[in-house]
Amino acid sequence: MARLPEGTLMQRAATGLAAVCADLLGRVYGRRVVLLVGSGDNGGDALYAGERLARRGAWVGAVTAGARTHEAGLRALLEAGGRVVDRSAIAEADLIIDGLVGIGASGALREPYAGLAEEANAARGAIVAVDVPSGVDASSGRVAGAAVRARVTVTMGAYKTGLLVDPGAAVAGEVELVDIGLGAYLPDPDVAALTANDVDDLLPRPGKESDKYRRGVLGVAAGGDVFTGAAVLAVGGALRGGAGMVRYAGRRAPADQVRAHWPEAVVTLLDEPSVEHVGRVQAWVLGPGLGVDRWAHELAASVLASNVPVLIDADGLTLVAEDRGLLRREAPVLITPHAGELARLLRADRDDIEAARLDHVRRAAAELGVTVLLKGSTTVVAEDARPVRVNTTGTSWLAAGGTGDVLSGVAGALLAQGLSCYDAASCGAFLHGLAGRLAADGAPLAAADVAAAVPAAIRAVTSAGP
Ligand SMILES: NC(=O)C1=CN([C@@H]2O[C@H](COP(=O)(O)OP(=O)(O)OC[C@H]3O[C@@H](n4cnc5c(N)ncnc54)[C@H](O)[C@@H]3O)[C@@H](O)[C@H]2O)[C@@H](O)CC1
Ligand SMILES: Nc1ncnc2c1ncn2[C@@H]1O[C@H](COP(=O)(O)OP(=O)(O)O)[C@@H](O)[C@H]1O
Ligand SMILES: [K+]
Repeated sequence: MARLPEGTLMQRAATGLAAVCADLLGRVYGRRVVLLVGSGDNGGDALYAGERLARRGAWVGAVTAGARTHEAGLRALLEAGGRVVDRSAIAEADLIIDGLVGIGASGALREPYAGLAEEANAARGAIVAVDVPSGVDASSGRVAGAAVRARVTVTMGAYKTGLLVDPGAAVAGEVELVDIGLGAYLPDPDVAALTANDVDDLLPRPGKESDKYRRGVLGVAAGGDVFTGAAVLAVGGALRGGAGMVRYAGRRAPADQVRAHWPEAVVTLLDEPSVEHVGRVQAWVLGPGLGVDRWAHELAASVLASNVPVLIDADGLTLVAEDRGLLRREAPVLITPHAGELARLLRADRDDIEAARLDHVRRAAAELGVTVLLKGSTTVVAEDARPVRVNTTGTSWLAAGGTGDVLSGVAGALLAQGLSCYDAASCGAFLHGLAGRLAADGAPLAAADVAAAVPAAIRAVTSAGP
């Protein structure tokens, strides 16, 4: 790094930033660009990008927000024909470059930064954020107070976690990475995201020697007299997620429904809350729609007494929240809570979890000693000593009853096929999110549509190419 002349990184950042802005403007000459310039190097990036746009004939005005301003950057802008303007220019801009704060920010935006962010949000011009939208904590995605809502975020050197995790991700818009040559100097990340190619590489596929047993048999202990549909959806997700066979075990009402919907599933009607006589499985899904009565508790204990991996969801999570001793077992456990369920497990507040998903998913994995998939607008997967995996697929249309049951079936099927909890959870979330997008295609979906779209999602990752 010492070999680079001072300012090289900033020049590369500014070049990348100006290119994205020019693309967005279409024609640069004669367009009005307003820079929001804070007191640090984030403002410096904005000023040098402004210089480049001014040289191409744009009208560029800088609104300086801090007690000081990046001196060399400001000089360069002025020499290129730019000027310092007051904040009234924001409303008239075709494009606004947000260089208020970047990775050096701490806490909620102070004034006048917060007010400038609000004015930019209310203006008609598109906003391009430098490195991270000001107001978003780059390391976590937390937003405390005002934040810029960007059309595009141009981020320097590496994706910042806060651009992938809500609420930060929701205001980052499209994220463009500018390679400023940091590659070799970046530390090991504590957050990662799977690509379609990663999922393609991890997905088990049947070979010549495969048979239904060797591909992986998944047991599903789900559904009760009240929620029969949860069992149907979990089994549907499992069948589409590639299990060689699905064994369903449960009470009369859900068993009848599962049999009627999925002749492919092998159904065992349970007279007693025990899975001892269900036959061999390589993994279990426990909990969707199961109920929380004594019978359900005993069934959960029986499933968890097995020596195969268990995915616990929904009512299964309520049962283990009341009796955490159930989680003490040798074989792996994957839990798939939404924020409310995790709040019960951690005795924490649901809103706190929504606001700081990374902190809480890490805490849950460490405290409970299991793999945790936290569902919601950004799904995250944590396991002790591994980077948190942030899921990048999905759509808000997935916020619909029963889609979580499908996810447990899909991830359970991957567990049964031999993936670790960490990989089954993150590949399951990726495929489920992609299936959600394909099923919705801009309109409402039903949970069963998501299960039906899982094979198309698998085909899509297979054909994504390296
Ligand atoms: N570190 C690097 O290698 C590179 C950094 N670059 C840019 O430099 C940025 C980081 O620059 P800095 O470290 O100077 O920090 P920033 O420019 O992100 O912010 C620090 C400044 O903002 C003020 N500030 C902090 N929190 C605030 C708040 N809540 N409300 C109002 N003001 C607040 C501080 O007083 C300080 O002056 C990156 O985000 C990126 O844009 C790029 O130029 C490329 C290379
Ligand atoms: N706002 C959202 N944006 C994207 N995905 C969402 C959103 N809200 C929920 N989801 C996803 O939808 C599914 C809902 O699961 P869950 O909460 O268990 O519902 P249910 O119990 O009705 O199946 C999860 O996969 C979750 O990640
Ligand atoms: K910024």
